[in-house]
Amino acid sequence: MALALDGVSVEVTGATLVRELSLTVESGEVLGLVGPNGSGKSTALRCVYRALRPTTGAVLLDGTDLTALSLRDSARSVAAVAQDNHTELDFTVAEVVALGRFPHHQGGGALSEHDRLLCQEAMRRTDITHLADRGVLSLSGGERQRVLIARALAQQPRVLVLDEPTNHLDVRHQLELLSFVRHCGLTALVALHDLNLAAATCDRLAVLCGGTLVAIGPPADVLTPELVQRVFGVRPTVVTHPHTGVPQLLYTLTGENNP
Ligand SMILES: Nc1ncnc2c1ncn2[C@@H]1O[C@H](COP(=O)(O)OP(=O)(O)OP(=O)(O)O)[C@@H](O)[C@H]1O
Repeated sequence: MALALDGVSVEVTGATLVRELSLTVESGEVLGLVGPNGSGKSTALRCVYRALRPTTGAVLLDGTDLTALSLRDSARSVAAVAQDNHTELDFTVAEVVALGRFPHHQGGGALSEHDRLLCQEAMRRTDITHLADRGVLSLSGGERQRVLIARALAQQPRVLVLDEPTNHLDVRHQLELLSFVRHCGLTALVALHDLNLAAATCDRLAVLCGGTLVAIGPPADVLTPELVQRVFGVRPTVVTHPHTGVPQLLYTLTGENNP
């Protein structure tokens, strides 16, 4: 097992945002975290990349509590792309990607040839090589998102934590990114809103509702009409993708407003 959340709860000013969340992500597995707005996905991920400390419980990497590691050591193992990373600093794309190498250098210093090759490979993987010398502030939302993902890959982590990584991406880049994540051998915990994309690209899905884990398992087992209706408040028809065999959902609204 690579990553485990063991009874993680997060309480803020009397409100419980995540409640006793326990799950494991096996080595090389992609676990999709899905759930309605405000269900606690980002809060759970923030505990994994140490932007937040669980009120109770722990995040374990191969059995070691992450909080026992220095921030630099955990950054060598866990790379994250948070939701809506904003920056005011107009670094070039190549400079932002190179920041991914920082946890591997004691006290900074120039990039080695090995570092440069890793950064180039990360930029190639995310289709941003042609943008290397552009300032990040001049990029489109999708291009900027791909730069942040390249930075995370350049970090050479064992675990990737991605919070809505397909935000701003066009459909080809959405599929390319998640299919790369699926096949790159890294352990990944990925929050996604698009259930069809999640079903197509994740090994298993974990469903959060009101901060509580309500289902976990292979997409076909988890995305039942009953669960989707109960958790997301829409009425789904589940169809099997004719080429890939994965379940895909067609939605209608429930309730009185539904024609
Ligand atoms: N610091 C905070 N203080 C109070 N409430 C907070 C705080 N941070 C988050 N919340 C609340 O916790 C709940 C869970 O938020 P979180 O961002 O984890 O949800 P999410 O599932 O990622 O949502 P979304 O799909 O909208 O991104 C939300 O209701 C949010 O308003």
